[in-house]
Amino acid sequence: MTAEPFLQRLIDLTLAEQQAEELESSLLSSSCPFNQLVAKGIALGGLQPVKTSLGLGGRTLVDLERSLAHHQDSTFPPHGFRSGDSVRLLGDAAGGAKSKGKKKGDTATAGQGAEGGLEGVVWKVQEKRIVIALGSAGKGANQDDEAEEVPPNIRLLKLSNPTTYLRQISSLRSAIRQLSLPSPLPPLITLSLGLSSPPPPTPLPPSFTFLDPTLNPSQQSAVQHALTHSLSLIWGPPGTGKTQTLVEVIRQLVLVQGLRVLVCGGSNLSVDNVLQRLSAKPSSDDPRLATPIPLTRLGHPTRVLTSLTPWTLDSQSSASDSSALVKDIKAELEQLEGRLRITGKERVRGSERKKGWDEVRELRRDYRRREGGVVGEVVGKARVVLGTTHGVGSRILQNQHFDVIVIDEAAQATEPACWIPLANQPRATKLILAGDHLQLPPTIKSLDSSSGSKSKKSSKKEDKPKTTASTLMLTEEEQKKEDSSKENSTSAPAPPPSAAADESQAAEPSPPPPALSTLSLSPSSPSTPSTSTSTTRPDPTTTTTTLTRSFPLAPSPSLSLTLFERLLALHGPQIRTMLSVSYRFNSKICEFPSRELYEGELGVGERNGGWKLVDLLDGEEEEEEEGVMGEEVVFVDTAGLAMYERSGDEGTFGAESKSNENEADLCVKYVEGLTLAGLPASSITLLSPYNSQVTLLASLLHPRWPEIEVGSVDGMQGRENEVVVISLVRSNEKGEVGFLADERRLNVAMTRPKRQLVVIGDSETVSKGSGYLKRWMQWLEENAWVQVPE
Ligand SMILES: Nc1ncnc2c1ncn2[C@@H]1O[C@H](COP(=O)(O)OP(=O)(O)OP(=O)(O)O)[C@@H](O)[C@H]1O
Repeated sequence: MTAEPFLQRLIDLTLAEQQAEELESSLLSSSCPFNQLVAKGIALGGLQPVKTSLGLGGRTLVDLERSLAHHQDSTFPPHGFRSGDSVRLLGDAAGGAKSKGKKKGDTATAGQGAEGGLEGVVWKVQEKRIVIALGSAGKGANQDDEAEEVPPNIRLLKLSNPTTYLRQISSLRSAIRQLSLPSPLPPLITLSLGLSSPPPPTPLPPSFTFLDPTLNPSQQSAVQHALTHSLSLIWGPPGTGKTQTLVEVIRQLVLVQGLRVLVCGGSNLSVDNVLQRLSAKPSSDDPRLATPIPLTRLGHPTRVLTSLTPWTLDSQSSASDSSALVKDIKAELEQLEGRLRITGKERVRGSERKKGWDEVRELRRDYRRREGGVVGEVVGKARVVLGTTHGVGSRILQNQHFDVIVIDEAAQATEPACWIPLANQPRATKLILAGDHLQLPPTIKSLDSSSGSKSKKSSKKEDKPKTTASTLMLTEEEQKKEDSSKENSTSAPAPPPSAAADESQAAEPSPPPPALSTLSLSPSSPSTPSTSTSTTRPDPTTTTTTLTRSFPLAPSPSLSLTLFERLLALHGPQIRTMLSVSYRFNSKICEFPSRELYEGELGVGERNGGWKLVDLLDGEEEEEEEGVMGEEVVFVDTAGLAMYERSGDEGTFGAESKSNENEADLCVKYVEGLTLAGLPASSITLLSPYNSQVTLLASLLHPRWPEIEVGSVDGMQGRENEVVVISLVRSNEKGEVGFLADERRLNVAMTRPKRQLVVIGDSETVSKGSGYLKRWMQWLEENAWVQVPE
C-alpha cells in the first residue's frame, strides 16, 4: 500500500468514528423527552443569562444560572457538562432560540425542536453557574451577529463535538498534500509512513552527563536513545518513571542541545503531569538547570491543574506588557455591548442600535487582531510548548516551528490524533513517543472494520482530547474544510444500526488485541527493509506509487491500532527502549504482569520491592492483624459456590451489564476487615470491569466509607492505591468471561495496587476464558493467600 491510500484509510476511519459519535448522541437526544435528557446529564433547563463578557479569541461569553422562577434551588442537578463540550442554547419556551435556524456546520441532533438556537462551547462550570463561549466549535469566533440574540430563558443541550475529528482529518489531508509537493518530504512524515528507515544515531559528545543523577540504568538508556535517534519509543510499564525520564530528555534537548520542543499528550492530565515536573524546581544543583526553561501550556485554563495556571497561554498573555491595549479595547467592547443589551425602556433603539452593533463588530475585529499579536509574542518566547495532541493543532502554532515532537501517553492516543503535530510541524526532525501499548488503547466507538465487531475500550471519555474554547480557533484550512468533510462523511463505513445494538455489543468484550509479538502489518517482516533508504522524494512528476518505501505499509485495521504500536511493528524493536524498574508496587504484585506481558524484564525498585500493607499500621494493630495484612496478594475464590453473576439494566440505552451480589458482599466484608485492622478507607480502591458491579459496590460501600474509591478498570488507568480489590463478577456455567478476555484490561487492573492486590472471583469460570486467564488463576492459586468463603 502506498502512503496516500494509507492516510486516506485513516481519514475514513476517523469519519466513521465521528459518525458513530454523532449517531450515538442524536439517537439519545432525539428519542428522549427533555426531562430525561436532564436526568441523563446532557441537558439543563430553566436557565437565564446573567452576564455577557468577552473571552480569548473575541468570543462572547454568556454566564448562565438557574432561574429561580423555574427552580427552587440555584444549584445545578448532577450533570455531564464539562469545559470544552459543544452545546446548543435554545429558547426555553418554544424549544428554539429566535435565531437563524439551522446553521451550516450543524450536524448534531439534539432533541425535539432542537435544530435552531445558538451553538457554543462550555467555557467554565461552577456549582451554580455555567459559562458558554458562543460560536460553533468549527467556526471560531465569527459570531458577532448572534451575540445580541441570546434568549432570556434558555435550555442547554450537549452536542457531539466535530472539532476533534475535523482537526485530525485536516491534518491527514495536509499530510497527503505534502506527499505531492516538489519539495522533500518532512523527515518525520517519511519515517512515520515507512518511506525511509530511521537514520543512524548521532553519538552524544564525550562530555555528556545526565542532569538528573537519580535515573536508573533503564531510564538512562531511554534518555540516551531519545537524544541520539530521530525516532524513539519509550516503553513505560506502570510506575516505571516515564514522566521523570521524559523530563530529563526535554531538559537535555532544550538546555544542552538548544532545541525547541513541542510536548503533546493524549489527555490534559498527561500534559499536566509533564508540565508539573518540568516546572518544578530541579532537585539537582547542576548549573545547567539554574535558568528555568520558558514553558507555555496551550489549552483551556479550566482544564489545566490550578497549580499550573501561571504557565497557561491565557495567563501569560494577560500578564504580558503588550496586553494593556488589548485590555482597554476589551473594556470598551464590554461596555458598549452591555449598553446594547439593556432591555425595557432604557434600551437602545433604531439606527443608534444598528450603529452600536456595527461598532461592536469593528472593535471585535481589532481586538482579535491585537490579541493574536500578543499570543504570538508569548508563544514565540517559549522553548517548550505543551498541549493535547488536539490543542497543538490550533492556529496559535501556525507559524511556530519546533525541532522535536514528544507525544506522551502515545499508546492511548489514536493515530489520526498523532498526525496533528506530525503534519503541522514539517521542520521537526525528531519524534519521541512514550507509552505502554500493553495497557488500554484509546476509546473507539465506530465499527472495527477488521473484525466487524465494535471496539470499545479504555480511557474515560472525558480524557479524550476535547475542544477547549482557547483552542477553538481552527486554522483557516480547517474552517474551509468543515463543510466538505461533512459531505464526505456520508461515504464513510456504515455506523452501527442502532445505539441500543451498539451498547449491547459493548457489554461483550472486544476481540482480544493482537499480541505485539504477532502484530504483523504486512506479508514481509519489518526487519527486512528494502534496498532504498532514501529520505528524499522521488521525481514529483511520477505517480505516488513510485515512492520508494523501505518498509511495507499496511492499512490500519482500526483506530485501536495506535501510532506507537504501528511504528514498533514497522521499524522493529531497535526504535524502542523499555523502562524496567517499577516504583509503584512490591515484587509479588509485579511478578505475574512482568512474566506474562513484559518479557520478564519488569522489576521493582529497592524502596518498594518489600512493601507490605502491615507496614502502614501502627505496632499494636500490626501484631493483632498479622495474617492477611502481611500478604501481598489475596485471592477470594468462589469456585463451586454457585455465586452466579446477574445481568442488569445499566440505565443508558437499556444496555446490559453484569453484576454479582455475592461478590459485592464479599468485597464489603473484606473492606470491613481492613478498616477494623486500622487501615484508612482512603487507602482502598475497588475495581470491576463491569459498570453495574461498580454501581452496586458504590451503593454498598459509600454510605459507610464515602472516601473509598470505587471505579471501573477502564476509568482507573494511571491511578494507584495501597490496596486494590478487583471484583471479577463473571461466574456462570458456560465459562463466559466477557470483558476479562482483554489482557490489557486485566493488566491495568492488577497493576494499580502498591501493597496488596485482592482478587475476588470464580476461578472455575475464569479459567475457561483463555490461556492468559488460566495462567493467572494458576498463578493466584500458587502465590496468593487463598480464601474460600463460607
Ligand atoms: N530513578 C528513580 N528512582 C526513584 N524513584 C523514581 C525514579 N524514577 C521514578 N521514580 C518515582 O516513581 C514514581 C513514578 O514515576 P513517574 O510518575 O515518572 O512514572 P510514570 O511511568 O510516568 O507513571 P504512570 O505509570 O502513572 O504513567 C514517582 O513517585 C517517581 O518519583
